[in-house]
Amino acid sequence: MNASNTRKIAYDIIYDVKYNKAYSNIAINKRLKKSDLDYRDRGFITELVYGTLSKLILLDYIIDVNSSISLNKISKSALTVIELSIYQIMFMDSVSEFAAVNEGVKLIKKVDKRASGYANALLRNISSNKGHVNLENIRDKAEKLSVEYSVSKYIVSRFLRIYKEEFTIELLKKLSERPKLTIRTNTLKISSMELEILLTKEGIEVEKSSMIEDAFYIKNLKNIGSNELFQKGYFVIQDISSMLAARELGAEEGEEVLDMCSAPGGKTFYMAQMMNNKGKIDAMDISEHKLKLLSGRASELGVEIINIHKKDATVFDEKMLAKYDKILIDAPCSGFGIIRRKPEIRYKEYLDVKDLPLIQAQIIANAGRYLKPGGTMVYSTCTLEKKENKDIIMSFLENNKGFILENMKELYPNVDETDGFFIAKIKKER
Ligand SMILES: C[S@@+](CC[C@H](N)C(=O)[O-])C[C@H]1O[C@@H](n2cnc3c(N)ncnc32)[C@H](O)[C@@H]1O
Repeated sequence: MNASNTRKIAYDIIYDVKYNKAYSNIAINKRLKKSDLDYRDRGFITELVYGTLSKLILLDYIIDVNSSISLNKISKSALTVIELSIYQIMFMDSVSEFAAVNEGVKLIKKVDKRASGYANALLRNISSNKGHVNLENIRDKAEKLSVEYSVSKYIVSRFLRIYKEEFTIELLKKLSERPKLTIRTNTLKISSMELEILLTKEGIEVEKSSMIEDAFYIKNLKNIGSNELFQKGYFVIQDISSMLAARELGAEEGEEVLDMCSAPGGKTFYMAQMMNNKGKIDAMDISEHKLKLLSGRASELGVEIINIHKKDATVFDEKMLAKYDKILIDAPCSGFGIIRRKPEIRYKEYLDVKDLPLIQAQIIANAGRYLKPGGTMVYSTCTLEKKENKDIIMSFLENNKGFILENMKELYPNVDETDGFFIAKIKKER
């Protein structure tokens, strides 16, 4: 496909995420599925979309200091093209500055002709100093880090309240890097040794994880969805932190397990695997669409012990009282620990996350009642927000007697080489 068309596809996706509240991963998959692009074009579009969306605050700061007109006077479409063009100038070695500017100007002519003269001058100006900016002029600590790492000032301020400045910077740095691709063998279908041999035969680099048996870090796997071993259900893609959360529950053969926020099913599948496909897992979620994904993948993986329930976990159900041996609450959360996977999370503000603790508290309170005496539950999130983690657990224990906190830990990308994650294990007394 020619260069202008790939950039137009990237533009459409970025525009949709920025202004129509599309999710980046879903928008990319949908768009790339429809077209007959080769793997190089797919790679280019994916990098351009994720890269630009991950640097919006920095890119807008650069535009602001170089522009003759204020940012809010630039049309949404022109701004999006300028952002993706500066991203190429500054961060994509594979693209010449000449091509970044010229293709940018061509694209602006398509989406907002009137802005093309202005954009041309601005992009040439920025290209001549390679987008260099002096952030030292920003006096406020949180503001400076927010621009440097393109994370909302709200999130940076939350981190600075909890962690020291040095730790916050290490964390923000790591949250801006591309995560390693981690997979887990589906031992219901194949052994890890056999899978390693098959992957290696395909030229995929495989490195065993020291933290989880059956987990591998892999490199050189292009277009995962069309990989035959993946389609046959021999492995799943999952970060080590998620595996640790599912493993912490320790689900065993024959048990009755509840997964309260289960979709799209990564942890449900791991639990079914640990249970050797024997016992029962009630997989609940509020999202019908995500439960469909769970159901489809469960059959590919050969998982047979899941019953799916579209249900709101905040609403108490009498029929489930004291029914379960083990319960996983992988709660909906702000996602500050997985910023590097979903760039739109970088820009979350207080209003986007303020209601979450109440929802989380309602779900864990119900879980406590659904657990059998002597049963165990695990509460996990992919955020590093204390209000959604430790505070939820402490308040649950205060309001519910007869529960013991057995373990509580936070995982950090800059320390543990995983996503940012929180895991707490609670036992109900007999
Ligand atoms: C962190 S994700 C779960 C990921 C899943 N456990 C996995 O490993 O693949 C949180 C899930 O909570 C679901 N959710 C949000 N609010 C809910 C509610 N009130 N009741 C049940 N599920 C809810 C979302 O649809 C989302 O799928």
